Amino acid sequence: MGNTVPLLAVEGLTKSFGALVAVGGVDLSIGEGSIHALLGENGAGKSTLVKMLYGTLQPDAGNITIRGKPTVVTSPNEARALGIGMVFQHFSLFESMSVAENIALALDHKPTPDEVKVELKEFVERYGLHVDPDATVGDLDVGVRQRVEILRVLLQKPALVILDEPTSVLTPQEAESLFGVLRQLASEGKSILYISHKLDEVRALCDDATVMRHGKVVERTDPRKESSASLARAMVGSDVSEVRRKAGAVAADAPLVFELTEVKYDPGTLFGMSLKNVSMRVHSGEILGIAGVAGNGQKELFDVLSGEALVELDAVRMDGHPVGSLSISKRRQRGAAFVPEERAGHASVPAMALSENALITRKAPEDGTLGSLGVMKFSAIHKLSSMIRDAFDVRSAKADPAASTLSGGNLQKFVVGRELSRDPKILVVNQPTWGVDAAAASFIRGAILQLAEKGSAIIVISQDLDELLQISDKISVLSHGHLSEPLDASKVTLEQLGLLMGGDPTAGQSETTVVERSDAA
Ligand SMILES: Nc1ncnc2c1ncn2[C@@H]1O[C@H](COP(=O)(O)OP(=O)(O)OP(=O)(O)O)[C@@H](O)[C@H]1O
Repeated sequence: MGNTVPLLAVEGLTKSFGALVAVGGVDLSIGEGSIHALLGENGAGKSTLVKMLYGTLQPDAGNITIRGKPTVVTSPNEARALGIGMVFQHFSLFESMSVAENIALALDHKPTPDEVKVELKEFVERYGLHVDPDATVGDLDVGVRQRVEILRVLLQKPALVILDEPTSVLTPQEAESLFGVLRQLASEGKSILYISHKLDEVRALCDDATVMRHGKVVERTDPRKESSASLARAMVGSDVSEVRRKAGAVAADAPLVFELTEVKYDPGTLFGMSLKNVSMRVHSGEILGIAGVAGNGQKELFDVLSGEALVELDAVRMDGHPVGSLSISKRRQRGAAFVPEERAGHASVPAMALSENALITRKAPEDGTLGSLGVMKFSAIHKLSSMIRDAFDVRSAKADPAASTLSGGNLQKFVVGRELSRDPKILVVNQPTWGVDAAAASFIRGAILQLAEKGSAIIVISQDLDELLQISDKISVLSHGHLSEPLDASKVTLEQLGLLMGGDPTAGQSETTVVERSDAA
């Protein structure tokens, strides 16, 4: 800003994968000290574009100049040497190593972990992004891991920081503190390229925006002068509707489908969060939202609900049957479906084709539709996969691509579609719209509501309070491994939820909000 030569300028940048032009002739320029948003629907080409800026992909055509100097970014090492740092959408940390060890590995001047701790301490104090340098990354919740990823890049002291959806796993407070850091960096003359689907955030944070659709730039605008609806329209090409659960949608006599009774679970890891006497009841047709700050037991709760962590047989009941010590497969056979928060690696096998990924959460069905006697019917499996892709508008270059080649949002749509297409009696979903664009998020939320209307019992764990307020009947808050009483989602306020998230057990306990209900067991 104020400087006529932009820090980064890109002209005619192009990249194709086979017949698909993922990025086609894109121009972009980012001024010094600017926070520039890169917007676009899932699959618009944002990640492909920034991968070319960071040297992990080579363009087929086009030029990149840094401070007016033509540059070829051949590798991430070179990008870092040029002053470009990148925080990726997917985690790239070594789980068995400590925070300090992970950061030491990423720094080109190769400090020891102890030296990193000193650098980190200064940085954390200056910018206020707190992490424990001695914590083992594998024990950290995704929100904290994301903070480590961000700190790892910021410690490289780049001139341009590229962030690919950095706040999708952060709480509002964590996101706010990140914005403080980014604003401070911008005021020091650093530039930020910020990819996000959260349009409110973009309007509050960014001073410039480039909007992409189908690999091309369709608009350059000042987001501070736009509304979220106008930005969404520019991204998607049409208006985006908002879904909302009707109050009182659950019948008073709806049968109890899923029940957790006083579950105590210690994950047995140093930095995991124990669940303390967690109880919940979910009825047919009911959506229970679980709110909470990352690291308060969400992962452990999902593991207990899904059977990835086993507890006493009687502590978890599905349709009245005890399942607490039954495996995830046995629970699936009883009609449950699960969507974990990490779509690449946990919910899907990145190297496998979508058709194979469609199969992995289905036992070769007893009805023989996908095969029998150990023989798989590939034509039927492909049909199932394309049915999921059509129903959830999953976009990709090839007919049956590897999961790893899908954009993040498209893979999320596929994973959610795969589980919903089983018409489960019980659905447990952790962060359903993480990294998903406004139109796709609205679609996924609508599909969850439709599933509830068909009578499924649904548990949605999400850090997005607006999302929970939109689709839940009841909301409980997880704080330090304790789950609050369920609150009526049509009456609870953001303030009450915020206090509960901060660990105040009395918040929200007014007679109007607590959902009282007695069920015959
Ligand atoms: N390695 C690859 N091989 C084949 N196709 C790819 C590959 N990487 C990306 N694509 C395709 O290129 C298109 C653009 O993907 P990209 O990841 O850049 O989108 P995006 O705008 O970042 O989307 P999202 O918001 O979902 O992350 C998509 O259709 C995607 O399937």
